[in-house]
Amino acid sequence: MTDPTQGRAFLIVMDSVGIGGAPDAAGFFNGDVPDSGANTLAHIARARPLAMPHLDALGLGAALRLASGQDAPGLGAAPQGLWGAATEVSPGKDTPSGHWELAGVPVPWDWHYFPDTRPSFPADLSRRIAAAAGTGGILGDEHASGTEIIARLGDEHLRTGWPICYTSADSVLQIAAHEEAFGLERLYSLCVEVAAMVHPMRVGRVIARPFIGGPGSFARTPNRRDYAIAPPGDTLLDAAMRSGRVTHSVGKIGDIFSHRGIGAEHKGKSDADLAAQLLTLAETAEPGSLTFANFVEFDSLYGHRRDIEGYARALEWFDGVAGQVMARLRPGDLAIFTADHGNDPSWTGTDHTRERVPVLGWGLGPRAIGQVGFVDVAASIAAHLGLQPVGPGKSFL
Ligand SMILES: O=P(O)(O)O[C@H]1O[C@H](CO)[C@@H](O)[C@H]1O
Ligand SMILES: [Mn+2]
Ligand SMILES: [Mn+2]
Repeated sequence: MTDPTQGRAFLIVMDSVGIGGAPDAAGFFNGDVPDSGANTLAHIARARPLAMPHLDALGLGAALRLASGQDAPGLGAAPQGLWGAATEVSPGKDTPSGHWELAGVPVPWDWHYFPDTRPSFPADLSRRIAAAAGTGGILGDEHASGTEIIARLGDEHLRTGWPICYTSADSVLQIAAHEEAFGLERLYSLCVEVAAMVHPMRVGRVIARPFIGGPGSFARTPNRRDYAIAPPGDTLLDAAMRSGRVTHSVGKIGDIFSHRGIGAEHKGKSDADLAAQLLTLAETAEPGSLTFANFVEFDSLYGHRRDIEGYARALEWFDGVAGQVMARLRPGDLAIFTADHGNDPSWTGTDHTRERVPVLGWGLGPRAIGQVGFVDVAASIAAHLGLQPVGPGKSFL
């Protein structure tokens, strides 16, 4: 780049689109089964060939082969973009760990996970949650899938008014409550109070999971809200903002970074909504700005639900979006498409899988960057934007 004040950067996270090969996968689990061999992209493509011409032209199939030695039916064109595979070092395979590390801040602590027992939460914490909610107790208090637990306990929730509290293999405490009967604002303020109780324990997030409907037809609404611990160091977003750059968050990026270093937040009810906003930003984002986007539905709608065909369709749809984004970029811009962890829909369980992720770049011509670290993404974008170095990574530009 010749003029660091003009070129823009777009960091686009395809949530959970892993490509296998994580060297420490054996230390991560779905239930009792280690994640060794999990490979989100390869296993989807093996179930049914993927047509992803735009991302594959950058080097998606090549990155998959580099990360894990796997070939994917439908992918594997000769790369014309910047391409490589990134390995995570943070001790968690969760969304904040992945995003923070991509932004230059590996997680320096072990997250607190609630045990897969019933009850799962310490009795004192459950009491304090109920007191904050003004209810006689809480429902759930266990590991669960969010759609399953509202189907099972939604009824009792309406009868008692008690919030449904559950967790998973992630460091989370999720609270599901009926949007109308319990109240959306009341649920949000409860989550704020509970976040203050559990963040000091190193529980990564409290998540509000509002739902609507009646017995037999309970359904979650798009009004999910995440209350995350703030990143434990200076991120790419902080550095951009400190240098007077405009930063745009698309989707849940603002939530993941506890709204730090975020200029404008662009939220949406669906990934289709977010795609429209990203396309607008590709045309209108300011010179020298950073746009950081997360597309969550791969993970939330298909990975956790182990829906291979749904995931495949989402990948092909997103590839079209990526093509439209690239068509709107300008000379001097850099766009990086990557992911935060895996969530292999062919795997056992319902949790994320520890995997490497693709790093695909538009704007610098063909360039093989090989195996890199998540933190190198932040270092490279900082270099591209002409910012002070960010984090312990090394720029691959
Ligand atoms: O089953 P649901 O409620 O979608 O929960 C999933 O969403 C959480 C946050 O992404 C994960 O921890 C996983 O448990
Ligand atoms: Mn994620
Ligand atoms: Mn997830």
